[in-house]
Amino acid sequence: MVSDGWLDELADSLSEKAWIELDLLGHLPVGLIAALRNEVEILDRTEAMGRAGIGRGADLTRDRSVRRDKIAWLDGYTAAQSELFRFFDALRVGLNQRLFLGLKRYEAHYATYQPGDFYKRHLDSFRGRASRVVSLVLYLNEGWQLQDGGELRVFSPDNEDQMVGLVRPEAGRAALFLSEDVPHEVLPANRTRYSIACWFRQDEVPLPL
Ligand SMILES: O=C(O)CCC(=O)C(=O)O
Ligand SMILES: [Fe+2]
Repeated sequence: MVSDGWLDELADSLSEKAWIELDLLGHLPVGLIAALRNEVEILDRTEAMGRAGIGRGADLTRDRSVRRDKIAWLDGYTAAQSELFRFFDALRVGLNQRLFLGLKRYEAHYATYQPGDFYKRHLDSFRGRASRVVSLVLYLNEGWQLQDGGELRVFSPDNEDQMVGLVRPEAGRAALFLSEDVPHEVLPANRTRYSIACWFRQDEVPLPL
């Protein structure tokens, strides 16, 4: 599942270009993506998802001109989430061994973007905070077509106007990148778009972003 050779590849890409697009289907238990999509569809239907904010605590703003998705945090209690958390931990330990990042923990949420929703260009962490260090976004959408839009647009760490990648949010695909370095944005989708965003953190105690 999470082999040493694969972890070597991820670590190399992160240190060379700060991001990588991945296919996780062969690295996750069979059926896990479908189980997670089932969960988020239920959460979405039962209105359990809340408006996403930007920042934390007193700094939290819900600016609809910046991001429009809805989120629900994962707690790892369901069978599917606990399998996913095992995978996240293998990744955390594997990246620590190779890149000495000292990643202590992770946090993850489901996100749903309704047609027209977007998330403007941003970084996931402010430089030097050592809070969110590595970001992983995992997509849950079967049969995502070109005309469905909703791509993750990735920009160069050295020039935020230079696009370096466009990731289609198809089930099992993922983007892994350095949270403080890689600007990215979510383009408006034409159908409901489900994902899980996970952040590996260096701090043990939650601090503001
Ligand atoms: O869903 C995506 O493709 C990226 C989401 C994102 O950038 C975020 O939640 O910070
Ligand atoms: Fe982001």
